Amino acid sequence: MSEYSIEEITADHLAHITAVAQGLAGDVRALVDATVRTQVGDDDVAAAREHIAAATALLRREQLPGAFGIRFSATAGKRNWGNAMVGLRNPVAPPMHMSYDGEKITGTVDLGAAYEGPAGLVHGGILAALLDQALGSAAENAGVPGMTGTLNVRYRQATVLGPVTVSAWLDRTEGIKSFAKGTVSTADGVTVEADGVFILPRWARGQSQEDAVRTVGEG
Ligand SMILES: CCCCCCCC(=O)SCCNC(=O)CCNC(=O)[C@H](O)C(C)(C)COP(=O)(O)OP(=O)(O)OC[C@H]1O[C@@H](n2cnc3c(N)ncnc32)[C@H](O)[C@@H]1OP(=O)(O)O
Repeated sequence: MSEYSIEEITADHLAHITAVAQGLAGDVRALVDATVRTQVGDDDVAAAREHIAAATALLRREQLPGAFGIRFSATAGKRNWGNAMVGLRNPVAPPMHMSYDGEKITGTVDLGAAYEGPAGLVHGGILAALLDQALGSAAENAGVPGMTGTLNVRYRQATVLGPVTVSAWLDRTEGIKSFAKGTVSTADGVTVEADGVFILPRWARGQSQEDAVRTVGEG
């Protein structure tokens, strides 16, 4: 079962911690990009490593015992800040920015050098992960959340590193199963298509819809 918690925070405090988390994650993302692309010599690399080790030690002074989890509050809504695709305090997340128009979800993301697979192209696993997130969120947004049971991904053409758009929508439901579809597009058109089935797990089937969205839903 997923970890989630209810934590009441004020709007001012939310604005503050959002800015701090986004700032730190953005800095670390920049560090990752700089690491992939640096051409400096060994001495500069050694000096940079000392700074990085010092920053890591500073952040380690006070840590959560595990993952961030998913937190809810009446004022702040849902905070999935540790999420690997969209989490705003997770530098591993590209991050994908999601917007909702009825049941259609649009994710925008700029994939730089850290997301490379084939030379100059986006890694297929990253594209699958973005689609997993977007399709799962489409099911959740439609009120029928589920865990990914099966995700089919068809890579139609190469996806060049840079800005990409992910679209996702709920196709249909069959009992506890939600079927969602989606695409990845670039300036070249649609590069990837996906469909998936998201299943309300056995342990969540007695829950209210609100609780199911909290415990199963993620995005
Ligand atoms: C939601 C917001 C965004 C989320 C983005 C991120 C999404 C994720 O990454 S989720 C993490 C990855 N997925 C997982 O870890 C899921 C792991 N698997 C599981 O938890 C379970 O196997 C689960 C929930 C999929 C199904 O198990 P369970 O609840 O026991 O289902 P069960 O009662 O056996 O089967 C129910 C139905 O689903 C079908 N089914 C079961 N597993 C699958 C599957 N993997 N694929 C397709 N169909 C399946 C069964 O055939 C059955 O169908 P029918 O009712 O027609 O006979």
